[in-house]
Amino acid sequence: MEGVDHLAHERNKSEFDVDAMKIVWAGSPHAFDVSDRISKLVASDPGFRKDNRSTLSRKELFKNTLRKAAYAWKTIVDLRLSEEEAAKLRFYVDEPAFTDLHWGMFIPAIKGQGTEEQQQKWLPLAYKMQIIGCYAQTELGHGSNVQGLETTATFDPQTDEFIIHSPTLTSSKWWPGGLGKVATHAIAYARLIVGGREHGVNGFIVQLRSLEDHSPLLGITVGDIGMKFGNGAYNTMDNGVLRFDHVRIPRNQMLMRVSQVTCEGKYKQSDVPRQLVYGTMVYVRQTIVADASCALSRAVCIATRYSAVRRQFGSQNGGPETQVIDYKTQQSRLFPLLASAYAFRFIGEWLKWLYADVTQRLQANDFSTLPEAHACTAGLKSLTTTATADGIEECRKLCGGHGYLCSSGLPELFAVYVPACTYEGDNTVLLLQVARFLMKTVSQLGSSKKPVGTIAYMTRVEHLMQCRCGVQRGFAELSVDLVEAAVAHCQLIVVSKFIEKLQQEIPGKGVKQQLEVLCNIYALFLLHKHQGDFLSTGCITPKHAALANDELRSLYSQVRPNAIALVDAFNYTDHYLGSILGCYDGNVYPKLYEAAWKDPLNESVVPDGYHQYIRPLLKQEIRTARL
Ligand SMILES: CC(C)(COP(=O)(O)OP(=O)(O)OC[C@H]1O[C@@H](n2cnc3c(N)ncnc32)[C@H](O)[C@@H]1OP(=O)(O)O)[C@@H](O)C(=O)NCCC(=O)NCCSC(=O)/C=C/CC(=O)O
Ligand SMILES: Cc1cc2nc3c(=O)[nH]c(=O)nc-3n(C[C@H](O)[C@H](O)[C@H](O)COP(=O)(O)OP(=O)(O)OC[C@H]3O[C@@H](n4cnc5c(N)ncnc54)[C@H](O)[C@@H]3O)c2cc1C
Repeated sequence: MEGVDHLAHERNKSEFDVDAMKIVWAGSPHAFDVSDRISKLVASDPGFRKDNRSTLSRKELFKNTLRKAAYAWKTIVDLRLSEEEAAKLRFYVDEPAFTDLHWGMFIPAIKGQGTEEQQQKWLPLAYKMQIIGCYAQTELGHGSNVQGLETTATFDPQTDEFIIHSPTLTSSKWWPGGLGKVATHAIAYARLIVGGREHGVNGFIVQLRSLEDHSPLLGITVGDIGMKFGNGAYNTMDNGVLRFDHVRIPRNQMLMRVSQVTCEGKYKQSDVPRQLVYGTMVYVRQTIVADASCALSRAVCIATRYSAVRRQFGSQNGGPETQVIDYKTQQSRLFPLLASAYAFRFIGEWLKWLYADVTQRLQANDFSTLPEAHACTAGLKSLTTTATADGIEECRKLCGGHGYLCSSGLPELFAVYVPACTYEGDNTVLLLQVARFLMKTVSQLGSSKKPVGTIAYMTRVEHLMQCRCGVQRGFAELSVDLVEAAVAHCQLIVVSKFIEKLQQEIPGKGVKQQLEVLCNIYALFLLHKHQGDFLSTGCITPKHAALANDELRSLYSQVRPNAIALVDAFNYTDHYLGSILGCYDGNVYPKLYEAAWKDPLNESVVPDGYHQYIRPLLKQEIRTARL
């Protein structure tokens, strides 16, 4: 029945202050207030409905996304929302769109790689959305290998311009979000050529379309690259293809914080690391870690609530069947994911601090923590997105057959999320960057340069000193093992930062105790999963392994009565969850049944095609003809 909380009995079991946990999850009372207010604003506005997406064609879907993006912008302007509130509104609208790349990459690239003068010129236009930008780095032939990009930017001293050109088919820009049909400008990454000499890849602001009629400018060929994984999903985004045919731009449209070209055609490299050209990717990778905790917590919220609603087998004397959340196998699959959602939330908070710290240091030309920031953002982006993509799929399986319905919200969540394992850096390629950082640290052991921060522990692994000779076998040869070491390094960071979080003041009855249970589940689940490595390296004994497994089972029992309250603490509206299985009141079956009849296929009792194909079949007309 509507209005009845079918999960009330679960909520009454909670042993902690859920409202206090909501503040912990949000990060602060202020953050909770903004999040709660904006999520309810979006949920209550029919202009942001999303329950019809799976029935729209690609063109209808895309036009609807444009409508929503424009409506969101009007809402932001009309309500005079702050930057923080506007970002939250775009988050709860929950639809991949060109605005993601405009706000999430185009603007950060100008802020991170533009000079003061360039920022003063371009940021006001971008903030008012008088231009719409995209981040055009990847090409048909190169994505991971940025130094392999082929687009050229040749300086013409006669006209004080750069000539941007796509010399080969594989140099076509390919994938940039927002590029296909909407962006008026791009930050295009190209090989800088001055006086016949190459100076590596740099970013250039290039106008693509007329601000009058949106037609592509002279020398610009641009379009969408076509349908992607899943029906609705990421197809709300116009990932595009772009070719330049000797397009001329003013010299002052090369982003010149890292390198400069003078009007006389002199190339100058600032006294900052060349890798700052990659700074936007570092920024986005740290946001992706926070996004992972959001995506995983959505899936876990759905699977946990449904696991408490679903009953299967176990009826005694005609009594109710067993809630599937009470099966130990269901708990052993679900609760580590619940713990991971919280773990990724806190590592995301720490990474945001690390990024802010390195940004502040860079402003003072202190580059000392840049390598660690690169390794942490790359490694944690890889770790959390892999675990989240796998976790969303596991949550679908935890919901049995109904998890495969679009109305469960899980197929769409999976389809939209999985490219996170690839964009902003293929996850293996990024782990190899971490491995390179770890091996460089090993090579410096014993020198005066002591490892600090997230690699401080390596001073305690003296035996690595001897294995330096092993490196002679070559990084490539050892890369599989090194990637595993990189994952372990990142897991250690996640566990240690979760433990550090617990050492902070955490208000609310029972809140810290619940987080301690989740931290122990996260850590012991990893130890159980990788116990082969721990045993073979002598880090633990078989007895330790057995104790860990026993403790894990005990922890599952401790979290069980609090499971629903722990996912309520995410404070997601039914609108944002977009899932009948995960609805707050747990009134699943009537909603599933009602939703089925809304499918367009049920608009007619007799389906289109019956008279053309089925009736002849049934009437033996086709069978007789064949015989
Ligand atoms: C794989 C990369 C990093 C290789 O870059 P390369 O220039 O070839 O560097 P090396 O591997 O030779 O390393 C040299 C040196 O530089 C350090 N380093 C590398 N990257 C960074 C960095 N970002 N910050 C700081 N330092 C960095 C590295 O550690 C070495 O240091 P040493 O001390 O050991 O010498 C590069 O090609 C790369 O990043 N590839 C991935 C491309 C990528 O992520 N593309 C994303 C495109 S945008 C996108 O996908 C958008 C998606 C939409 C959305 O997000 O919604
Ligand atoms: C949905 C989506 C949105 C995107 N949006 C943008 C955007 O807005 N702007 C933009 O510029 N780009 C964008 N991209 C492109 C994205 O950044 C690249 O696809 C990504 O960086 C991976 O590069 P790649 O495609 O070249 O993969 P590849 O490097 O070709 O990967 C293929 C395989 O090769 C392996 N591999 C590659 N190099 C090595 C190595 N050295 N050692 C071992 N294995 C290796 C990889 O691990 C992988 O298994 C987007 C991509 C997607 C899917």
